[in-house]
Amino acid sequence: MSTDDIRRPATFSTVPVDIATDELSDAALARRLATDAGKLLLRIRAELGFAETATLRETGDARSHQLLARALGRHRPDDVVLSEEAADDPARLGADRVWIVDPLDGTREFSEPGRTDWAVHVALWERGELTVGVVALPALDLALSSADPPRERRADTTAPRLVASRTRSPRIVTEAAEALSATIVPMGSAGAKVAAVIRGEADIYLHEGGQYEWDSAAPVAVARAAGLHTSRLDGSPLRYNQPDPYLPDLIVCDPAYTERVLAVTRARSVGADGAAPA
Ligand SMILES: Nc1ncnc2c1ncn2[C@@H]1O[C@H](COP(=O)(O)O)[C@@H](OP(=O)(O)O)[C@H]1O
Ligand SMILES: [Mg+2]
Repeated sequence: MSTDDIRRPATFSTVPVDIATDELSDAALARRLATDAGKLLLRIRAELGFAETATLRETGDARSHQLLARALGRHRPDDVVLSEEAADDPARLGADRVWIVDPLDGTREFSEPGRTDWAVHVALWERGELTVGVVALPALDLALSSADPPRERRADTTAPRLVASRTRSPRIVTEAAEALSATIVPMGSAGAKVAAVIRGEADIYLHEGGQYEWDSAAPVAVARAAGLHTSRLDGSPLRYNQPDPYLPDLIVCDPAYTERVLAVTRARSVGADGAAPA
């Protein structure tokens, strides 16, 4: 059965676990699952509509998680899954392979008509490193993969475009925009924002004040493969499959901006809540 065969109006009860994916590489499997979860989310959006926001968000989060978790359980039964939508499995800390997934990143934007800034994230962490990442942007019919990253960035570095949360833009964003003479581009979803930098629609993504590993693992894997700079605001590496999956801040930028961005973000100490130093 194909994952495209799951058109079950209203109930969405069938989960596509019978796809012939056992022979696929990890990267191909990640792309397939992120794409299929995205198609499911598009159907849920179309069939439920936008009147009941909470129901739409909950259904999207839950059904996308169910699709990913069941498919990974079936096709990679020895691996552990860390998902925003499931209890943390302590087995991941002793595992060699952990899939880090955000079944619906940008849940808020998913529930607003016409918005395309929401994503499905599927990443694989192996023995200390992210080795695979796929960010699907279902409403744009796109899936960006670490196996085949786009490299469409622009060379002009005089007027950077700084993409940031449209609903929780942290203080560092206004500080950096001022220091770098950057234009702020508000957007939902960490995956959509990183995708905008990867695709050359923005130059810098900054965040602080709260995020979890699933918000950035797949986007960062693709960004690294595309040759972008990725780090914490203090310049230290972003590390995944940590005991506490809270990973509150990050920089993803074109390497042309790395020095200038780090000069701003390192200039002050940053609290986990994004507060400026006392
Ligand atoms: N201060 C914060 N604390 C926890 N999570 C945050 C956060 N700011 C952003 N995020 C998460 O990061 C993702 C992108 O957020 P934003 O669109 O505001 O940039 C969202 O993921 P989810 O949609 O998967 O929950 C959001 O919940
Ligand atoms: Mg998220």
